[in-house]
Amino acid sequence: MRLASVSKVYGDPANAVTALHDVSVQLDRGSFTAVMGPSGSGKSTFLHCAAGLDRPTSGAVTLGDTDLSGLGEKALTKIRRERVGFIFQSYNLLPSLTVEQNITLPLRLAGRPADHAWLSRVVADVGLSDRLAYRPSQLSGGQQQRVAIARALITRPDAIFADEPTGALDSRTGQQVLRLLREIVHAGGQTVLMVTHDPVVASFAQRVLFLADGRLAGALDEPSPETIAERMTHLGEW
Ligand SMILES: Nc1ncnc2c1ncn2[C@@H]1O[C@H](COP(=O)(O)OP(=O)(O)OP(=O)(O)O)[C@@H](O)[C@H]1O
Repeated sequence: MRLASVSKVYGDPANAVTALHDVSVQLDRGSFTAVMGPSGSGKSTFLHCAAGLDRPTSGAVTLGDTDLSGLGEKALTKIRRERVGFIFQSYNLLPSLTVEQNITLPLRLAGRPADHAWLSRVVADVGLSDRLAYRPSQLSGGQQQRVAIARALITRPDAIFADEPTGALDSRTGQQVLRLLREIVHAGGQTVLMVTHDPVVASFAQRVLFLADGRLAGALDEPSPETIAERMTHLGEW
C-alpha cells in the first residue's frame, strides 16, 4: 500500500482545513503499522484516505496494484467490500444476526459464495467455533471484537484498517485481541494500518508513524510503549 504526496483539504477555500499535508508512505505487504499523533493531527483522515473511504484532494493511494484515485464510486465500493477489512472501536456488528451471519455478511454483500473451509479456519483462529449461533449481545466485548476481526478476514483482504480497535475493551482483553490480530495477519500476510491514542496498543505494531498537524513527523520501528510515549510528548497534547 502506498500513499504518494497525499493531501486532504476540508471545507471551502474561505475556511479550508488542511488535514493531511503531502504525506508519502509505503506500507509493505504483511506489515503492521500504527498511526499516532495528537488530537486533530490527521490520523482518521489518513486512515480514511488509505482505505478508500475518503478521497485525497491531491496525491495518489495505491492498494496492491490498484491506483484508487483513478476509480469511480462503484469500483471503489467493490474494493472496500472485497479487498479491504475494517475493525472499529464500536465493533459495528448487526444485533439481529448471529455470529456466523455477521462474519459472512461481507461475502453476501459482495455476492460471493461462502467458503466453508475458510470460515471454519477463521472462526477457529479467533476462538469462536462454539459461538456461531449466538447473537452479539450474548458475547463479551472481547468476543464481539473477535467477531469483527473474523468479519474483516472473511474476504481474504489485502489490507485491514483498524480505528482504535481496543478502545472499548479493558487493557488485558485488548492486549489479547491485539496479539491475536498480530498473529493472524502475520500468518495471512495482510497489511494492517491501525489508528490509536494508546502507546501500549501501538507497541503491538512493527512500526509506528507519527503525525503532527497533518504532516508525517517521524517513525519508530520495533516500538515499545516507553519510546512511543516519549516521542508523543515531543509532539504536543495527546
Ligand atoms: N469532515 C470534515 N470537515 C472539516 N474538517 C474536518 C473534517 N474531518 C476532519 N476535519 C479536520 O481535519 C483535521 C484532522 O482531523 P482528524 O479527524 O483526521 O484528526 P485525528 O488525528 O484523527 O483526531 P482525533 O485524535 O481527535 O480523533 C482536524 O483539524 C479536523 O477538525
